[in-house]
Amino acid sequence: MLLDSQVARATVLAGITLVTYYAWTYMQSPLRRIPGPFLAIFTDLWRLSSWWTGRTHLAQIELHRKLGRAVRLGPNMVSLSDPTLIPTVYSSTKPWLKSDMYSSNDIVVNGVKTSNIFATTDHAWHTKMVKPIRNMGTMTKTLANCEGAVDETITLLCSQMDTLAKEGATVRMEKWLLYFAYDCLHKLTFDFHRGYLETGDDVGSFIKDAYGGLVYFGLCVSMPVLHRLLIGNPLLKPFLGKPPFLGKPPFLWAFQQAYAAVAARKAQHEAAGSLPGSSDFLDLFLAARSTYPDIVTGDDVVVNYLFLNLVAGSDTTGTSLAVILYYVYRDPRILAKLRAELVVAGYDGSSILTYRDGARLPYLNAVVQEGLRFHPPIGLTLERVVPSRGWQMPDGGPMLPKGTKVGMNAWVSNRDEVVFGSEDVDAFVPERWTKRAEEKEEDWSERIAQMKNLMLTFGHGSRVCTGKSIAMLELVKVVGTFVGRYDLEFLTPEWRTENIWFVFPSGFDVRVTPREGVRELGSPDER
Ligand code: HEM
Repeated sequence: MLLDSQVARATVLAGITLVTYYAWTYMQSPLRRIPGPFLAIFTDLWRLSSWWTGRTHLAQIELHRKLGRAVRLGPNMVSLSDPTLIPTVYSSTKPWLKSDMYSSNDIVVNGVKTSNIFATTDHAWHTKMVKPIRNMGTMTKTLANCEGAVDETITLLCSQMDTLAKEGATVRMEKWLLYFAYDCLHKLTFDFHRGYLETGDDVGSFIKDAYGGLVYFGLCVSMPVLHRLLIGNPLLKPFLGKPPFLGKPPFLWAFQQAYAAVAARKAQHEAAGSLPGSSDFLDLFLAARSTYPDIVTGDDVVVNYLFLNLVAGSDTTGTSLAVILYYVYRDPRILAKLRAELVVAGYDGSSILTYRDGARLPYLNAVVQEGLRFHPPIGLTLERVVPSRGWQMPDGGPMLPKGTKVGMNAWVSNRDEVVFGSEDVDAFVPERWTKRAEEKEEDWSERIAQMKNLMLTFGHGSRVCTGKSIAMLELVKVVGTFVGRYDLEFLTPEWRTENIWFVFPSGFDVRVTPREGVRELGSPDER
């Protein structure tokens, strides 16, 4: 009896303490004037539960439309929707640091935490380490066979499409495009295809492992404390990577692949008495040991660069390819217009479209940009931390103190009507990127430059995507070539999407038919 009453008293006391704590936190918070879901005032549980549904991107669009340009998504986290604030929050010159949400992307190898260029919250370290790879686009100019590697991978994709067409098979397009993106980046990075396209399978289940890592990352992005309790927990360090306790640490597969590739390439150079050249990214990164000896101090740094090529560039590009092709083929008007442009340019689908030719076609580039705007691969907020000077929010909003997390979700900011035009922002409309009848050339250029600058799909500022030009090369070439070569018959009414960090589509099931008169790639008549 005595025990019962003591337990009851302790429970009531704990309840009162909790309520007082949360009420006090709420009253004191400078964020209290910012509207948001009730749960977000006190915890990250709203974000977690929203992530769990796989529809966070859509929920955030809805919230912003209902509540305004600033929405509180957590006790110390504000989501913004106004793209004109991108240059402030994601500044190049006065960068706001990445928040702790990224730390779950740090890898634990043999119990040791290893950060990387994408995840680090250390500005000085990032500035130094990114220097050798900052202009991967410019580096690709030294990669004499860069477009050649993409072409070889497109040839493999088309050869599989031709076979599947002859068999009349159901083609899961989103899977094949993912295989393309993984194989292509592998070829660019290591100078060989891993075999995804050749086997039509997830060789070594790396894509599955990558997915597992992304689920963990998305979970911890939504509630960063979870990482401190799980893989980031020092008490669990000795057990990490030792199944069955926690299984493989996320992204370990990429580190292992990168280490093995560096060792093999070095042995190859040693046996041949050669020096790293510029045949692929691995060689370029190894060569950077001489160009940047104070930065690329050892194999660990090379592995770090390779790691990012493996985890950052394939799911993203594969998803964008699927998005663009899906929406182009879903709309006969867009498909016909794009084909007409290709025909006028003299392209008939019997060869692989060169980047030089593709980059000059306004409608092809419009469909690519629209795909990137309409369905960005990353579907969660890119968080930054308000710097020590604090930040006065615009439109009479509160002054946010140092340490507040602020960010934007590209799904939200890419749908801003003021920046992205009066055409329906919730629809796939490539025409928003083309010249309007009454528009002057210079006004069009300015409008496009503004939209590109304020589109968050590749990030912005000092942490912008370093692989953007490679991705654009792949997107323009594959979309142009595919549309020139194939007809698709849809076998499902609509596809589904699931947002775990990337917004992956599924159900892009089609039957593929080569268009009339189009020759097989590599046939003697090929242009
Ligand atoms: C459609 C394709 C792609 C999209 C949409 C995309 C998107 C992004 C975004 C949004 C960021 C910044 C994230 C943030 O601020 O937290 C980023 C960073 C990065 N991406 Fe990409 N990416 C793509 C392709 C690639 C490719 C092909 C590569 C490599 C070959 C790559 C390598 C990287 C790296 C290394 C970073 C970190 C940059 C830094 O922090 O300095 N990405 N990407």
